[in-house]
Amino acid sequence: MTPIATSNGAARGVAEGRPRILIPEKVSPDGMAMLEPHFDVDVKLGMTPEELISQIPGYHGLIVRSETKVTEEVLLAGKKLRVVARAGVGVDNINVPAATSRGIIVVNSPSGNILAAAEHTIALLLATARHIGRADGSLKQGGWERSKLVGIEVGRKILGIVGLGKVGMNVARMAKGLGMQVIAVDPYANPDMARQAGVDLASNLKEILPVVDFLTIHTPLLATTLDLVGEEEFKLMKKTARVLNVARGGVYNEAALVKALDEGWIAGAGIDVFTSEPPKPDSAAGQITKHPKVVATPHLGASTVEAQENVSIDVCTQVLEILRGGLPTSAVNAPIILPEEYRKLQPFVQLIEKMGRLYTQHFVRTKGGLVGGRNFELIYHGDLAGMSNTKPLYAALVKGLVASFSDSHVNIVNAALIAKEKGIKISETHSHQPGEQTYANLVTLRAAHAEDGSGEQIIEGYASGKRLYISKLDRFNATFTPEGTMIFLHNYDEPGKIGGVGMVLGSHGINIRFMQVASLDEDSKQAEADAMRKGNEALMILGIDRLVDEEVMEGLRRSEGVLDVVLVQL
Ligand SMILES: NC(=O)c1ccc[n+]([C@@H]2O[C@H](COP(=O)([O-])OP(=O)(O)OC[C@H]3O[C@@H](n4cnc5c(N)ncnc54)[C@H](O)[C@@H]3O)[C@@H](O)[C@H]2O)c1
Ligand SMILES: O=C(O)[C@H](O)COP(=O)(O)O
Repeated sequence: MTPIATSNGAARGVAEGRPRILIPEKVSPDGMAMLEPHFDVDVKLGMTPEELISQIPGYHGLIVRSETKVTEEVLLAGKKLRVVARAGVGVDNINVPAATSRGIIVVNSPSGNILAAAEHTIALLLATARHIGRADGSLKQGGWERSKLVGIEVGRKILGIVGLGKVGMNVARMAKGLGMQVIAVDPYANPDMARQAGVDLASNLKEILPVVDFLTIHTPLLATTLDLVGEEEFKLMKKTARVLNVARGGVYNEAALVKALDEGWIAGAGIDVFTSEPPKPDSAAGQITKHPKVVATPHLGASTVEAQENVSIDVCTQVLEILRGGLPTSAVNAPIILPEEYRKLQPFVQLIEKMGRLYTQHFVRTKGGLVGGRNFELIYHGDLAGMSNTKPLYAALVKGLVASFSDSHVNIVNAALIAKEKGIKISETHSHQPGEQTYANLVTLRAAHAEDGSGEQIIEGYASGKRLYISKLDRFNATFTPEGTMIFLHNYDEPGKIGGVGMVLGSHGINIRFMQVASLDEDSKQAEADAMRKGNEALMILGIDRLVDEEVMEGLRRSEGVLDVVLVQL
């Protein structure tokens, strides 16, 4: 990857005249006032994509919100572009990989509009409870429909929150202030922070759907959160329940939401975001905006004077810093390490990021392990133990741990802040055991409950040149390269197991790239023998050529002697 931010950023600064900044959306003037003494700032609203492509070649910086699509075509045309700044949280409207490959740094404001989004969620919660949208509309049409608009109180009602992150946690606190009971689903949340906020953590979505009076989702839009709530989930809810979306269009399946409202599976919805914005009239999103049971707003979650001041000042400060050759505070695509460290540390940065991803996807699924509120220990062996600067390795672990459930963009500048935000505690140990029998440059990742250190989970790995290997996963000794799509099948070590698994996968046309059977480590074998348990456990590790659906996973889980099956993407 082309290093973006260099320590001698000035060399990549802007050679000719005053740099020029283009702002094609409404951004608060407070931040712009910081830029105008140093740069030529042009605000050009309402441009078409073609007009943006024709204008961008003359600019060094571009500041957008969520409406401007910063496509690869725009970035290719931006011959002088050094920075694209998102005055907000979500960067789904920016082709970040294309920016990275062209050495253009992307920054955002991860926290500037969080309170605004939380308050808008509460506004929609109350509006759906008291039919505010229909009441206002009918009055404006000359009506006086008091008997048809009897609402419900929210006090003592149950609010379900999916995603207890920055926005979700603020919504929880506000709802508690309204006298609501709050239950949340977030496998990565920090249990201590939830408990302190009076929020009960549930283990999965289907557990809370039948009991909540209101449901609100505050997750990023990821492959794992797209269509999180569909017809099956809506049918589980109370007919009096209301749903809210101030996160991203698509976390509720929009066609299913229209059907749930039409069929009376739920009573109402408060929706601020849509899969296409503005919604096309004949789309499901368009039907939602017109539905009588919906209170809809045009992506206003961050549209307050205060939030826009916050995000504008935040990103303009970073633009100023970058164009002066400095490093930003909230870079979306800055490298974990700077060029000079690249050669030596890069293999271990990649290895430890993979270990973090493997932990989150494997242990959270099999052991109900949490990320927030756990103590992680990174133990460096061999030559690594002598490294003084291990900040890139710390940042790589934070990035790997959060990558599966958040769109936070971790880099060496913000890693410690994001870890604190997620309640992730990481200690680093340099192991200088004399004569230690270990792979050169071995890394051990231990995770345990923060309170009592119980429930320890271990992953070990090492790098050989540019090749990365995992050498231990939980209680099993294994040597495999952590890459691509993988299945981990925990089973009793009996004859015919391999054939059975091959049959299930083969019958679904899934090609096995490699397979390995990992055995228990010596301590665990002894424990099995002491416990006189039948048959040793084993861990079958398969690399496959593509993602598999739930039907295949269930087929594997139903195989004789299988204890658990996990699908992982690394
Ligand atoms: N409508 C608006 O104007 C507006 C304003 C601000 C933020 N947002 C959006 O709100 C969303 C949340 O923002 P944030 O800053 O709170 O993000 P965040 O990263 O702080 O929190 C997201 C939370 O979701 C959790 N999560 C991820 N996948 C999950 C899953 N499958 N099940 C349960 N929990 C899961 C994560 O663990 C994390 O705690 C983002 O999409 C952001 O773009 C919208
Ligand atoms: O991701 C965000 O910050 C919000 O969706 C706000 O988007 P906006 O800047 O277009 O209001």
